[in-house]
Amino acid sequence: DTTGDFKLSLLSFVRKLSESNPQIDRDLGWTANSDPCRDRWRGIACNKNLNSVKSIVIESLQLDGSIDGNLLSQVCNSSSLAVLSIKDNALEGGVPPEIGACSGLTHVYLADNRLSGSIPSSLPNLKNLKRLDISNNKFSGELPWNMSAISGLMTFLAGDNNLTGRIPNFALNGFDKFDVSFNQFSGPVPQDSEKFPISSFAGNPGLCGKPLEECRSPDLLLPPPPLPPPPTTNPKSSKISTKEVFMVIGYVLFGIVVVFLVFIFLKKRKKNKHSGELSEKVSSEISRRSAIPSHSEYSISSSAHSIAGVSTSLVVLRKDKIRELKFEELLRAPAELLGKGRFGSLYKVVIYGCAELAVKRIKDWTVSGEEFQKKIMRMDQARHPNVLPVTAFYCSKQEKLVVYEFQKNGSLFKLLHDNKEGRPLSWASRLNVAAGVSAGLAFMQRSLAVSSSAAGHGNLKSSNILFSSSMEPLISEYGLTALPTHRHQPNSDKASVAAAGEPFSTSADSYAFGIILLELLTGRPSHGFNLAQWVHSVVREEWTVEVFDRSLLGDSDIAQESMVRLLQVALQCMDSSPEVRPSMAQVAGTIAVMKEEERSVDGKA
Ligand SMILES: Nc1ncnc2c1ncn2[C@@H]1O[C@H](COP(=O)(O)OP(=O)(O)OP(=O)(O)O)[C@@H](O)[C@H]1O
Repeated sequence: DTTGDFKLSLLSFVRKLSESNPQIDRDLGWTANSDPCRDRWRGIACNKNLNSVKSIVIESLQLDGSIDGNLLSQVCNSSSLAVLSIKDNALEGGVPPEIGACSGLTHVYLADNRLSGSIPSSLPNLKNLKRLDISNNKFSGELPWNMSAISGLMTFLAGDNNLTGRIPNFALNGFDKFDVSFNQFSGPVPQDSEKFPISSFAGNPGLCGKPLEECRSPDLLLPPPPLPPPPTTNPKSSKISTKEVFMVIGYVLFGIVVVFLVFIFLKKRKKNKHSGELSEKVSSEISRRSAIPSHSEYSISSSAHSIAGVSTSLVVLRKDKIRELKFEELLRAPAELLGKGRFGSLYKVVIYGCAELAVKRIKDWTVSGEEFQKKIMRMDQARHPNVLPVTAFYCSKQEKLVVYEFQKNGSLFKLLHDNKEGRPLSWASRLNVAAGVSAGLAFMQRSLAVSSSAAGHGNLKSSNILFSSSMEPLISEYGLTALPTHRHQPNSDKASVAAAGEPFSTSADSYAFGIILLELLTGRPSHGFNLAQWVHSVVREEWTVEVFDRSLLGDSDIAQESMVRLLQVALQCMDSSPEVRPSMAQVAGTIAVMKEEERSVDGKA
């Protein structure tokens, strides 16, 4: 039924999903006087007879409302809804228990939202469910234990949440996709888990069993060990019966056979180890200890990559920082989620109880493993004191991780815009940041231009400028997003994206650097506030001094002169024609001279 009440329920359902845009229904072309099926409402698919809605797919629309349980059950009751996809929005709140009434659902995609609370216990009522993706949300609590009773389930993706407790005993041999990584699950993984890569379970320090390490704690072993006969005070039972004697003999003989078989197996394996190829070594190594050997043993480009689709190495580029670190150790170390950006999630990971790392888990990168490795290696060859080097990286078909050293002093964004206790940055420090960042960018662009057409940073912004222990600026994540295959634009500020031009070009870096200069000069964030437009309008009115951060205005006349000069540089960097923008080499030269002049004036003073 696509008429009357159903239509109203559908319209109200989508309006509830979109809190800040009450006109979402109209934007989608959903109107009360048209028909969802015959008039082909955007995101709606119907059955052949065009009298019942089969699927609702409203993805990536920045919907920021919530899922209304009543409306959802009304929609389900008068349709044959099989597919519900509302992924990649900004939805909040929980999954309502009423979802259990939508018994026709086969595909449910809720990933990449801000949904929270626990998964309702009614979810296992969806007996027809085949694919469920709830990853990258804020779900917490335990999964309903009887989720494993959904017999046709083939995909369960729940990575990047805060789910706890044991993983239900899913029959994984029937699954083609399974991921519970980066939650707080504990206890043994379900049977047949080894068919999935370690990365499907990573980031859950309490999980054990293949493909992770064996479960050590006796209460985690499955099945439980047989109980000894209960102690009894009956004197008769202290006598051993003939039946019991036979049982003991049976156990002993069984034990001898097992030991003999293990001996034969080990001998055979030893022989293979000497004569086998690298691939055999790796696969036996994987199955033997489920551990991930280091780069020196097996590199990504070796056959290790093709075995069971798992790359077996964490490539450590800076051995002075984390010698001999294994991928498995990294996965098992305590991790704290620092942020979820457009290009992936960032975790702070503590290894060996002391070394702090920042691990970027790259989202949705379609680049091949080889290309990824080449790119990182190329970056690594161009080292500059103002560019944070990659400490290590890991790459498999399913997972791409880039590891940096964690910088305790935080980012430029934090220092400028979220600096609650500290003093505001002085003009000299701001000029030092401008000089360091421009020098680092100029160097990287020059070094990479030889081998790549995309030599720019690709995602330059104040949260990607970090401070070293000596408060020197460090450009982070250089080139991580700068690949021609990447689908997204690098900057989240749409106005800037449009203005900056070709995303991974060096002229886009010039534009982004201009924004950073404006942040340094005005003390205002660019996010959610069109900084460039505001500065332009103030400068046009010749109130130039008005744009500067008030905390800088007490500085000397010389400092104020150099602020005005830096403002001019910023505006040139942001010229609407990319070809007119100065190169980073020119900008770095100008700022270095300014810094030198200030230093000599300070020296004289
Ligand atoms: N190596 C590091 N050490 C310390 N803090 C870091 C490090 N790398 C990033 N951060 C900080 O962690 C937070 C989250 O980083 P993340 O990269 O997820 O955010 P983002 O820059 O907004 O996203 P994206 O780079 O994907 O656009 C940011 O505040 C960033 O400044």
